[in-house]
Amino acid sequence: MTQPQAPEKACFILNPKSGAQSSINVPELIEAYLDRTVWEPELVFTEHAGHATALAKEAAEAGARIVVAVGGDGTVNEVARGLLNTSSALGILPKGSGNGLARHLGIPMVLTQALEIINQPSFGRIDSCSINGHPFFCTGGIGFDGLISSVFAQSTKRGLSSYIQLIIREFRSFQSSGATVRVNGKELTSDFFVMAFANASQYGNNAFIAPMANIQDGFLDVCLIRKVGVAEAIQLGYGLMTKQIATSSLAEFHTCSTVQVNSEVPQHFHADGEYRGQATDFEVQLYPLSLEVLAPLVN
Ligand SMILES: Nc1ncnc2c1ncn2[C@@H]1O[C@H](COP(=O)(O)OP(=O)(O)OP(=O)(O)O)[C@@H](O)[C@H]1O
Repeated sequence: MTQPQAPEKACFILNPKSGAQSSINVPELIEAYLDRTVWEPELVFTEHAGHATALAKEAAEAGARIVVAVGGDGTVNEVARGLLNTSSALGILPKGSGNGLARHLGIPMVLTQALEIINQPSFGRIDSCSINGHPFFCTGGIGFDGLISSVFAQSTKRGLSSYIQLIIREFRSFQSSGATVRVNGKELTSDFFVMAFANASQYGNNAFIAPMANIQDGFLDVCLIRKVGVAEAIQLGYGLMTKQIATSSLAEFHTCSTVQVNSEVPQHFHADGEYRGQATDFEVQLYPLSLEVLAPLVN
């Protein structure tokens, strides 16, 4: 007779600040829906930005089989970077504003359904990336999306509508800057509005910057958008939300495992929507299958 397997350790790292205000009580949901025959849970709350990385490392060292980020892409980023080179897998309970990586991996946005995925775990490995040494798992970017991440970081408002309002406000004063992108032996010099690096296909909220991106293929999808006017920006926005950006004449795509950018002036940049500062020189790199995840769309 085969013995039932003992439950394995699952550490849930909860960011109380992520997402729009909601009345959902995640500890109660975990208590009610997590299968205790599969998982022995531990719940910890982050106390400040950056805390989730240390908590994830501690959980991995303590033998957690999975470390679940309960939050948005910022929290996922912090947890995932703590799990690189460990034997713990990343899980996600999407509770952020955008939830780009969770959406890409097919994790349901309804938390009870996301818990069902955790109850019947299926594991796989995904690529990870870095921009100037800052890890990212979903998208990184320089230019307008870098600026938006910087303004959003200072805003107390969360949710899609505040995000769109902010984009419209900032677009009016944004100046595209000259830069040279070195990719696959080519040098492309222009005034770029956005230089986006996609490991996953979307920024979050189903805004698809690289609809064809495959997170397990060992390649980054680079999307370059040159200086645009208002009408073109609206077209791009429509392309993002309808998965049609890849066929737009306004966007140029390259697949590669490394890319360099040299800008004439310092530019804002982000990793998974988290603002990482300004720089003139950038190195973006992909690390194949470097993170184990618990998700339906990987194997
Ligand atoms: N206890 C905390 N207090 C304040 N900020 C925190 C705390 N824990 C984490 N953070 C920060 O909260 C920020 C937002 O988190 P997160 O990205 O998960 O949510 P979001 O922005 O609503 O979602 P998304 O990135 O999917 O749009 C991150 O920058 C993270 O570092």
